[in-house]
Amino acid sequence: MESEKPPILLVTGVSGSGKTTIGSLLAGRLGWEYAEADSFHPRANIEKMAAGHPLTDEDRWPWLDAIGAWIDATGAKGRPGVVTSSALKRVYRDRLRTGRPQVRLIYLDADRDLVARRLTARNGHFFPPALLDTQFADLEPPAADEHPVRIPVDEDPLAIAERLIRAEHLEAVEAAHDAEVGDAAGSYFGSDLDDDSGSGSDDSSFSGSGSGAGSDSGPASGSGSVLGSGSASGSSITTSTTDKEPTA
Ligand SMILES: Nc1ncnc2c1ncn2[C@@H]1O[C@H](COP(=O)(O)OP(=O)(O)OP(=O)(O)O)[C@@H](O)[C@H]1O
Ligand SMILES: O=C(O)[C@H](O)[C@@H](O)[C@H](O)[C@H](O)CO
Repeated sequence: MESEKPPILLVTGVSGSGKTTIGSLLAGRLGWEYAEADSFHPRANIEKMAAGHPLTDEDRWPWLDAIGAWIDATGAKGRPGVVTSSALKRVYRDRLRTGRPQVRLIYLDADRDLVARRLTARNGHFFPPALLDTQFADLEPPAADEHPVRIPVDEDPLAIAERLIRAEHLEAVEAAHDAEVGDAAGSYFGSDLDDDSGSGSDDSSFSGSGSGAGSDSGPASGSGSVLGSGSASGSSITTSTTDKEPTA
């Protein structure tokens, strides 16, 4: 049997949802490999966005394939990793995930007005806040069968990262347990991570097995895992990449 590749967390969401902030916190804290979506864009894409034009599907395919190549290279090294990508549409996520069952989808669920404020306050980034509405126009929030971990972004980044890390640890503990007791059905990830309900329903997982292209889709809300507000764990994260939250 082919050995299972270490996990890759794919952190998605519209521009300004906090992918870089959360993704880098996660990777730093976990000690995993990290790559930032924008570093894979061809120069022409960056220039196009900086000039105020949204990308098209055609612009995005090579970028997505470069991210896919990073995922493959990281897996080939036997390393776990975190990579960001807006991955706004289902077909983009399928492109990244098909044949890569180790990829777990994190969806930063961002309110438009909150993100607009954050983008306006953000300095030194090529992406113009005026393009935000084009991001929401393209956005297809992950469907239930993509097994997203959906997390709202209205909390402090440290709390969000902590919540995700705690979920990751739960998964690792469960995987180790399953390996010990020989539970083949357990897959690498399968625990209920829904802090809100605490119900233990089994539709929630960090990624779940069988994710990928070709299945039915449906609305994301209420599906997959939702890491809502509640008790953040007590362990400390000392890194901070946070800007002050802009006020309305
Ligand atoms: N949870 C949060 N609370 C407050 N501010 C945040 C939070 N997450 C991100 N920010 C701030 O919002 C801005 C956008 O965040 P970030 O650059 O991480 O988003 P992004 O999704 O990576 O954007 P892009 O796709 O354009 O690169 C930054 O100034 C960041 O410091
Ligand atoms: O698919 C896209 O439209 C792009 O990837 C954008 O999301 C930007 O790269 C990013 O948000 C700016 O950093």
